[in-house]
Amino acid sequence: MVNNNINVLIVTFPGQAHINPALQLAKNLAKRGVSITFLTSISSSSSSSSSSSSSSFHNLIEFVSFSDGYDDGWSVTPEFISALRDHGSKAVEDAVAAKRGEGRPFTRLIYTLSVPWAGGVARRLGLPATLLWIQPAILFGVYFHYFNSNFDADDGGAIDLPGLPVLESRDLPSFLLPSTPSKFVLATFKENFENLDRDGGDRPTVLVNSFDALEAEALRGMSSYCRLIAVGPLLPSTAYLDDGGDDDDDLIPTPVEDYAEFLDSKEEKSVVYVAFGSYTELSKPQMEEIAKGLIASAKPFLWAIRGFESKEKMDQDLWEELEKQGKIVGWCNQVGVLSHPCVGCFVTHCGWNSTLESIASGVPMVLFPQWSDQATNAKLVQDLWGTGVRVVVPEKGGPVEGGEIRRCIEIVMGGGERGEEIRREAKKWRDLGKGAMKEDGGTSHANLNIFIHDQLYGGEER
Ligand SMILES: O=c1ccn([C@@H]2O[C@H](COP(=O)(O)OP(=O)(O)O[C@H]3O[C@H](CO)[C@@H](O)[C@H](O)[C@H]3O)[C@@H](O)[C@H]2O)c(=O)[nH]1
Repeated sequence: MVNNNINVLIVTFPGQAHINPALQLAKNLAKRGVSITFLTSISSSSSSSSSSSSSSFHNLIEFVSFSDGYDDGWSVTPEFISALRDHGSKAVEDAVAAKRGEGRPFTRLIYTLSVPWAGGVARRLGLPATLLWIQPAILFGVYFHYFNSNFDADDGGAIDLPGLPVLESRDLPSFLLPSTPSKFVLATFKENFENLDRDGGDRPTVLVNSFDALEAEALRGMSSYCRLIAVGPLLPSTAYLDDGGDDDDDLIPTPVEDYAEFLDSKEEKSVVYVAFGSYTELSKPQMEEIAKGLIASAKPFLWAIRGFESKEKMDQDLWEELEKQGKIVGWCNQVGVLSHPCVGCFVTHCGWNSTLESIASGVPMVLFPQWSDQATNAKLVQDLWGTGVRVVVPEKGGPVEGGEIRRCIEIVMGGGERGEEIRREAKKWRDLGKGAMKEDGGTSHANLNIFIHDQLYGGEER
């Protein structure tokens, strides 16, 4: 039912990994009649298409952008984070004032985890705010315990936190390790926990891009402190759903290369898909080892390499050899690729979106974490959900060798007992992930309705 009195402001960090789940949440709210203003910086949309959609709910989403001073691109530096905060805070104030001026004030602000200042601005303006946590609920627990009990991530021992699997230091988010060069990012994470809005009650509410069956214990484990509401999988495309969903692509880069024919020509579950998300830049030696691993596996592959046109990323002979066996693209519709029947394995850096997309599509993974939450995600996929194999990093340092990458691909796609078990688990979690989004009895569908009822309509019947 459409109720024009309910306006929500969604504020997101301008990275694809943040826009994707936030936009899907916006759509899911709009489908339920909530009007959305979607605010992010210009740099996020410069590479995106501006599509028009015929979906009726789409008219309820208004896109607003501001300049953070990095309109042509950014990287995660203290200077960028600070500029985004300064310009973003002003943009939030302006957006709130504009809607108040129109007599249609926002009911609530929702923000993703790298823009906690948006929650602070909202509170100052008397607007309730909710964090959208776009990593697993388990990671919320890890950070919560780190900031509140200050467990020692430096001592190299195992960490056994209530309701969480035992984590070795190699499984912890990289920002907690003494060796991290990104301590300033940790300060942003901490601000999330300081800024949580209690809505006048004793527990803050946090939306999580996960689903109940996947993280039941972690979602419940925080309940004395915080109400975690799982509303995922929030994926940038609904191609993984049985009915194909209602895709459109605002703010999502459009693939320029055509790879559909390549995928269509391959046998079921025969293709290895390789991608490392929207930030990670691998070293040239590491790129070459992955190339060698793919060649040794002798399997067709699709590899998404940002900026691949420069061809400086690896030795040219190796590149030419690779191109005889598979296809290299700069960007693809990842959920569309993972939903294609020919894809049998995802070599991933374990960003949470990629991980959840793979889970929801039932594709087993070769886990190759790089930084942030990725090592923890890899641990969960291998040991808790059982849908992947983690590469072994050489003790002496240096790149993971091609032989190791081939070994992992062969386990995941091969005929052995472990591969069969992994594929069985992948199918199980796919069904549970899809099930969570079903209008008829899906837990995430129901959870979002509860959030709307409690937090947007103040518990009143519509
Ligand atoms: O060719 C490509 C490559 C990526 N994607 C999409 O880009 C997103 C990438 O997100 P993610 O897998 O989370 O990786 P990062 O971009 O690296 O995400 C950052 O943000 C995430 C959420 O906080 C963290 O989990 C990661 O560790 C962090 O690196 C996903 O939705 C992909 O579908 C495409 O559509 N096409």
